[in-house]
Amino acid sequence: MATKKPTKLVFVTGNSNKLKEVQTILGSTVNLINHKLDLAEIQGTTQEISVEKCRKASIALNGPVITEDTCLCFNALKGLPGPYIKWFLDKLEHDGLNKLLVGFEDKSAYALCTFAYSSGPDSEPILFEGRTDGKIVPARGPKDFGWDPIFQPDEPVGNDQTYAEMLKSTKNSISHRYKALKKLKEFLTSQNI
Ligand SMILES: O=c1[nH]c(=O)c2ncn([C@@H]3O[C@H](COP(=O)(O)OP(=O)(O)OP(=O)(O)O)[C@@H](O)[C@H]3O)c2[nH]1
Ligand SMILES: [Mg+2]
Repeated sequence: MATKKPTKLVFVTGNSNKLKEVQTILGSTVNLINHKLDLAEIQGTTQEISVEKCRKASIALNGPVITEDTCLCFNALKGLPGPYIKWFLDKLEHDGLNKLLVGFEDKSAYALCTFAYSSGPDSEPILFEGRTDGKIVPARGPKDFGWDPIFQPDEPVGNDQTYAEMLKSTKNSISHRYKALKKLKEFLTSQNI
């Protein structure tokens, strides 16, 4: 019996840490090809930003693509910084992000990952979301990926480590990105892509 060839997927992202995690989570079932493009992102809801990002990527490459958009949402701030976390992190750094919550008892937050798949420039992108709840804490652990040191997820049960302190394999088994990719994978399988 012939075995199915790995699905070829073009992932358009300028973020090498994202790429590494996606490669690890998807493993050998997918032949992931990175196209490094830092796409201009619109303002709006996560869904609007994700659809536009994917549409732009698909037009730029004139073919099927996936893109990903990540939010870090503070509940006390009604979901902000949300999709604007990149710019908040850049200017405020870990300490400043903690300070945003000084006046609030509620330090809860969630990481939200949205993958978008488009089969071509004329197709409407389809979204796949994954969410992991947790809280914002003073930075702990290696500082090699974004806000990982200040986000302590509620999973696995009883967890007391930040994303940065966890084994990569643990993060990749409970993360916002893992959950979104699980849905994307199910979709690709169901469509025979
Ligand atoms: O600690 C982290 N753990 C994560 O799991 C994670 N995923 C994303 N990020 C950061 O959050 C912002 C999202 O912005 P973003 O989705 O627009 O990404 P980006 O612009 O870097 O890449 P892309 O848009 O080209 O794909 C950027 O600052 C990313 O570095 C993370 N930080
Ligand atoms: Mg971006």
